[in-house]
Amino acid sequence: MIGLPAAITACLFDLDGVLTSTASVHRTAWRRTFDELLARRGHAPFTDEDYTTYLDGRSRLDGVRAFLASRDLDLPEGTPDDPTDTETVHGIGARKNALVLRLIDESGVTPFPGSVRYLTAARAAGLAIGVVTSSANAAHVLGAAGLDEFVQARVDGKTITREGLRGKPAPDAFLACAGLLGAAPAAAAVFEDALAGVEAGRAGGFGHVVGVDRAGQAAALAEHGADVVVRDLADLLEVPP
Ligand SMILES: O=P(O)(O)OC[C@H]1O[C@@H](O)[C@H](O)[C@@H](O)[C@@H]1O
Repeated sequence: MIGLPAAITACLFDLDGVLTSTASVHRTAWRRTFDELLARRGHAPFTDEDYTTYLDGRSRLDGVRAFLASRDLDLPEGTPDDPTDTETVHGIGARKNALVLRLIDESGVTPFPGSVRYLTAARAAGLAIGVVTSSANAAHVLGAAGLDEFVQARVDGKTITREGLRGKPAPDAFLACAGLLGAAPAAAAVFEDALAGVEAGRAGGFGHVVGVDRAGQAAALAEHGADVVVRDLADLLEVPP
């Protein structure tokens, strides 16, 4: 009925790319931010593979650091107050975030219809529902998508910073959310579209890891830790019990 093993009592959903179509907003904002910097320094442009490998699923600053290191670019850390035109890790993060907020403001946030169907079915089946995301904009995105009513616990980029948790691919955020829902890892399912996210699901010993393939990377999701890969959450509703 819900396409999960019988032992599962809680569902832990990533947000961008799993519940809402905002992964493409993040990718666009990262591309624009880095392409300006790369052009100024004579480097080749940002690629989709850069997004998948260094940015997708990771917290904003972890992503900036990982991408800069991949291009041998050594920029100062800066501070959280750095303005958007500062060439520091924090300044780049601030610039990208201003762009994300503007893009969300202009286009709104669309939940995937299949994800809304799945959330409705999971709630009707009595499963606990949590959202686990590296994004510090999760409250804004969930509200704009109209998904608040489904979410019983949320661990997001702000929680991760405040509580000093390790970001994905470490399992800390998923473990914290399972704890908030009163579920042991073995009784919780992780739903992720990012390689760093399915890795976190595997590392945390969760009962089931669902890879959501929105970008033609089904094989990589399975290699990095997904027990099953679907193109849309509604596909799970067709799985025989
Ligand atoms: O900059 P934010 O909104 O805090 O988001 C951080 C990261 O959140 C993740 O959910 C996205 O996959 C990344 O692309 C994004 O960079």
